[in-house]
Amino acid sequence: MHIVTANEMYEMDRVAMEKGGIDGRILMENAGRSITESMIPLLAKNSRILILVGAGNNGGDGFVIGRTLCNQRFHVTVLQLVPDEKIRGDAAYHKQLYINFGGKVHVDDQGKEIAAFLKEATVVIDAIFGIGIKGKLRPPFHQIIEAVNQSNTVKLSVDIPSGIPADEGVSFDTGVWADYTFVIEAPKMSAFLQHTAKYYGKWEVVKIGLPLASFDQVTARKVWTEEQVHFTLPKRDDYSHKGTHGKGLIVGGSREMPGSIAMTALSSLRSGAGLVSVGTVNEVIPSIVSHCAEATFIPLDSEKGVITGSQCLDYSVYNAIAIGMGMGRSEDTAELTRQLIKEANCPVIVDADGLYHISDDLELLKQREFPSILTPHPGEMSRLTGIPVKEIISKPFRIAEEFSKTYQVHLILKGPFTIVTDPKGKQWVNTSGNAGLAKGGSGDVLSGILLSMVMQPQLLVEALANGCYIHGKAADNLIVNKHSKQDLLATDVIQGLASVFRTFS
Ligand SMILES: NC(=O)C1=CN([C@@H]2O[C@H](COP(=O)(O)OP(=O)(O)OC[C@H]3O[C@@H](n4cnc5c(N)ncnc54)[C@H](OP(=O)(O)O)[C@@H]3O)[C@@H](O)[C@H]2O)[C@@H](O)CC1
Ligand SMILES: Nc1ncnc2c1ncn2[C@@H]1O[C@H](COP(=O)(O)OP(=O)(O)O)[C@@H](O)[C@H]1O
Ligand SMILES: [K+]
Repeated sequence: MHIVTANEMYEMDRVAMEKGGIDGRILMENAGRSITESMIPLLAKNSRILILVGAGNNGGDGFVIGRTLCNQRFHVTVLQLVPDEKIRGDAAYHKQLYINFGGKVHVDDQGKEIAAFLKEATVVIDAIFGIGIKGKLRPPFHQIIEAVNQSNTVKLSVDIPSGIPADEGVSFDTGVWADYTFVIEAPKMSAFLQHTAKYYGKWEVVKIGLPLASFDQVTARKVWTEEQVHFTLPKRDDYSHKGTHGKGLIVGGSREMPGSIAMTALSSLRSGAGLVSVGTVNEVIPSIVSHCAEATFIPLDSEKGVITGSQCLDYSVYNAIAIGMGMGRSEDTAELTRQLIKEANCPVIVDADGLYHISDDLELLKQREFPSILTPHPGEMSRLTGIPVKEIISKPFRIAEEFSKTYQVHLILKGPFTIVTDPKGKQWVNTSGNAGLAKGGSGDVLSGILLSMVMQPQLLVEALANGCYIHGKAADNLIVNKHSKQDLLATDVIQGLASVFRTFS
């Protein structure tokens, strides 16, 4: 499933019309029809349906929905929120069809009657604005949207909740808090931004007949779906031995944070790694062993409970390395981190304090011949880039793309919608996971899963996207069966991995 900006959607529209020869009025008909079909299970025969239409093609979709519902004897009222002369082109054509079929249009371009109409309605179909919204809402739309939000109705949005921009990095006034959104052809970026996603409610994609193959030329952004996990996650070979599944090294830990690296080691083993070695300070080894007896250990030089200096480690025997979890921020530790990144001839995952240590020396990533995988949350991404957290959250796709291309890394920008970006800028968004993961330790578990995944026979981006999916899905299963978002702990997520791997084996 592709993810689009407004311009990419308009480009798809252009391709369909100019190259595919399909008429815009047919696309609008298809949109309205498909949306109606998807909406009907949410409607009752006695629902009092109010369709709010604006000036653009989103409003045009509203007229098609109105005609289709009227034709099926639903009780429909269309309230047009702009003067007649504003309804043009394909929307005007479909308005006329709606009228020809016996539909009535009430015009209220001042927002004076909205309250009365809302009072009579049980369902609102929001076809006020689609992806064409620009700038601040002009009066009376702010007041109209607020009235819709305060009404005691079920709110069904067409394509996008009105008022919400399609793209990242765009400020907005207010938007319809939809219960459901019927997204045309491809979800827009704002469905994956934490400040706008909540306006969508539940959403689903409806197809209107755009040429599917053209999406790949128009956008390099996709959702990583369960179907893709089924398709790409390697099955364990019945005749394999431990070497087949990779030997991973985990470097990190300190006296103050022995738990993180224990979780990384255990989650890596629970995700299928053949062998896991942990390089850490001597004094924390017994506590890690008590959680993870299967790991082997490399005691590293340390001082006051933190890893020190550059030391001789033979990286050549490992298939992948993860560094940084619970490592602390001493300058001595930084030296080891940089040395490892320079010398390791295998994929290296850099997380947590490892990211801190390289934030002033990102150029060294460009010199690596083997893949570098960085796993920042927005705070760590802010330190890596110097961009404020608020801006990172507001336009994560663009910032992640620029960073990955500049430093030639695979970037996993974590959050409610984790984005995996490859060095060419291609992106995949993970949609599993829940707020139970918003707790210390979740990232350490993810690093372990990723370490294991990159050592299994699958493409690197697939390994990373699958790792993020599995991590989130374990948490999703756990809050259904055994835990809640409140009590879920990172260690529970490790236990929950079994339920996910069983589904895919
Ligand atoms: N292939 C597809 O994708 C298909 C897409 N389709 C549908 O088309 C939709 C996109 O249509 P669109 O381009 O006409 O934009 P849309 O949002 O309906 O209208 C914009 C209108 O809003 C107004 N306006 C803007 N900003 C404003 C503000 N701040 N405050 C107040 N008013 C403001 C602006 O008015 P103006 O500034 O021009 O006076 C303009 O008239 C898309 O989401 C989907 O539903 C389907 O029909 C079929 C195929
Ligand atoms: N609200 C949420 N919904 C879904 N996933 C979340 C949410 N909050 C956090 N996560 C996930 O949990 C992990 C947290 O990682 P991180 O912030 O590095 O944690 P820590 O450093 O404390 O271990 C990431 O994989 C992130 O995607
Ligand atoms: K809408």
